[in-house]
Amino acid sequence: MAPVRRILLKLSGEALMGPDAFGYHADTLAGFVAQIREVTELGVQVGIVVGGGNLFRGATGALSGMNRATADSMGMLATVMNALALKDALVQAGVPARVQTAVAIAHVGEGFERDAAVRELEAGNVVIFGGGTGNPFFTTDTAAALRAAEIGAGLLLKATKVDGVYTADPKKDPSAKRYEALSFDEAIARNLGVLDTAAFALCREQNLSLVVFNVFKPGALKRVVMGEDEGTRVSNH
Ligand SMILES: Nc1ncnc2c1ncn2[C@@H]1O[C@H](COP(=O)(O)OP(=O)(O)O)[C@@H](O)[C@H]1O
Ligand SMILES: O=c1ccn([C@@H]2O[C@H](COP(=O)(O)OP(=O)(O)O)[C@@H](O)[C@H]2O)c(=O)[nH]1
Repeated sequence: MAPVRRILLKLSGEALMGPDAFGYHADTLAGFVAQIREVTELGVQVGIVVGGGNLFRGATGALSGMNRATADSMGMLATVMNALALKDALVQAGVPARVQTAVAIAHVGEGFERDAAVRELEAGNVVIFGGGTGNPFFTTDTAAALRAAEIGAGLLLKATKVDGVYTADPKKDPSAKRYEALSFDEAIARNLGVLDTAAFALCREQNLSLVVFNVFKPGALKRVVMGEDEGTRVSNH
C-alpha cells in the first residue's frame, strides 16, 4: 500500500519530556525525530502541531488564580518553544524543517500562512505549527484538526502515550477496552477524552480521518502512514 501523501501529526508537549517531569528529554526527542525522518524518506509531507504541556498549561495557571486568557497566552508561547526545540532536533538530524507561529513573534519563526506552509511541504520541508490556534480557550488538539483541514492533510495523527482510543481513560480505568476503529459520532456521544470535543467535531465536519497511536513504540508512525494495523482509527464511517 502507498503511504498517505500528506499528514498532520499532533505531538503532545508531555511526550517531549519522556521520563522526566518537565522540559525536554534528548533521547526521547531523538526517537521522535528518527520516526519523522523515516516517513519523510517515504515521500510523506509532514506538518506538525506541538503541544505545550511539558512547560505550561493555561488551565493550570488559571487554577492558581491567573487570568485564563493570560495563562493561555503563556501556554501558546510554551508551544512555540517546543516548536523551536523540535525544529532544532530535526535540522540537526538532517531533516529540513520550518516553524510557523499562530502568534506573531518577529525573528523567531514565520507567521502562519497556509499557502506558504503548503509550498514548504511540497518542497520537502517539515512544517511545525507553533502557538496553537492563536486563541485562548482552545487546545493544540483543535489546532491540529484546524491545520490538518487547512493544509489538506489526508490523515490527522495523534501521537500520544496510549496505543489508541479506549472505552474510558485507560490511565484511570484498568478495565477499559481499546477500539480498533470507531466513528466521530460515537467518540463524541461517549465523551471519549483522548481528544477534546471541539477537535473531534471539526474532524467530523471536515471528514478528516484520525489515527490515535503510541509514539513511544518504535516504527509506529511509519506503520500508521502505511495504513497498517496500528492504533485506533476514527472516521465518519
Ligand atoms: N477514551 C480514551 N482513550 C484513550 N486515552 C484517553 C481516553 N480518555 C482520556 N485519555 C487520556 O488521553 C491522553 C492522551 O492525550 P494527550 O493530549 O496526549 O495527553 P494530555 O491530555 O495529558 O496532554 C492519554 O494519555 C489518556 O490518559
Ligand atoms: O489554540 C490554543 C492552543 C493552546 N493554548 C494554550 O497552550 C497550552 C498548551 O497546549 P496543550 O494543553 O494543548 O498541550 P498538550 O496537552 O498537547 O501538551 C494550553 O493549555 C493552552 O493554555 C491556547 O491557549 N490556544
